[in-house]
Amino acid sequence: MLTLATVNPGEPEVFSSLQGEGPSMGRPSVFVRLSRCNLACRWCDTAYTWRFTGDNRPHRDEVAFERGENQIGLAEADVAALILLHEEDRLVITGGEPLLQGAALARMVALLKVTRPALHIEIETNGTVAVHPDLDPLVDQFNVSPKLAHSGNPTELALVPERLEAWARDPRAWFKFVVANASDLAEIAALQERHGIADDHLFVMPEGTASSILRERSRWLAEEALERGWRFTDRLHIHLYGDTRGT
Ligand SMILES: Nc1nc2[nH]cc(C(=O)O)c2c(=O)[nH]1
Ligand code: SF4
Ligand SMILES: [Mg+2]
Repeated sequence: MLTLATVNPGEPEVFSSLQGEGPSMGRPSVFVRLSRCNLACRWCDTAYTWRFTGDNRPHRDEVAFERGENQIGLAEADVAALILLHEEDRLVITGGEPLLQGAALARMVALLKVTRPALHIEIETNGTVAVHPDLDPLVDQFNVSPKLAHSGNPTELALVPERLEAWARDPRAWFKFVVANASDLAEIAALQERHGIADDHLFVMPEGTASSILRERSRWLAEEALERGWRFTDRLHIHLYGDTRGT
């Protein structure tokens, strides 16, 4: 069983779109969004995957979501079948934090590979959860997005040193840091130094769910990236579709 997010009540969030962020930005992909997260970022743009009624952890929108309307449990074979209705040769598994469901994900991806052995598997993760051993060999790419102090999470939950070191050594992993303020940059530089993250595998991305905010932050963030030898990624899907589910 996998717990997915929904686009509308009862409708699992499986969709085709251009990958909007990171090293694969612009690539046509099929996406599946899993529900649940082990963190609680103040600016999370998918709070409907975790901030259910009764969860009072701080969020800038202060919204709470009905679990029954925003989650759906499906058998691995049913999720695989939904994904196979889409023709893209790349799958992006996102959330929430998808690695919380590693064992079930491994079974689902194994089913996909029977029909489409060449399907490229990309996972978006907050970088705190070890990859289930059955899932690990099936994954081509990890987009790892460690959460900085401005996310509001306790550091000991958000930054797990042995996990960060493992990602830094894994050539399949690309770091993608969400940046809201110039003060975030020193924190990123310290993490890069401590864990040995290669410049080529380090992306900075503006925080924002509106085109205007992304543009404003991109102006200074792109300059900083250039100066520091880091990579920059925009959030293409926000410019194209706004902050909407299933895009
Ligand atoms: N088009 C598109 N690209 C994305 N890349 C990462 C996403 C995410 O929500 O994790 C995402 C998303 O939601 N949509
Ligand atoms: S780790 Fe990602 S899904 Fe989880 S709360 Fe933070 S931004 Fe949202
Ligand atoms: Mg997103």
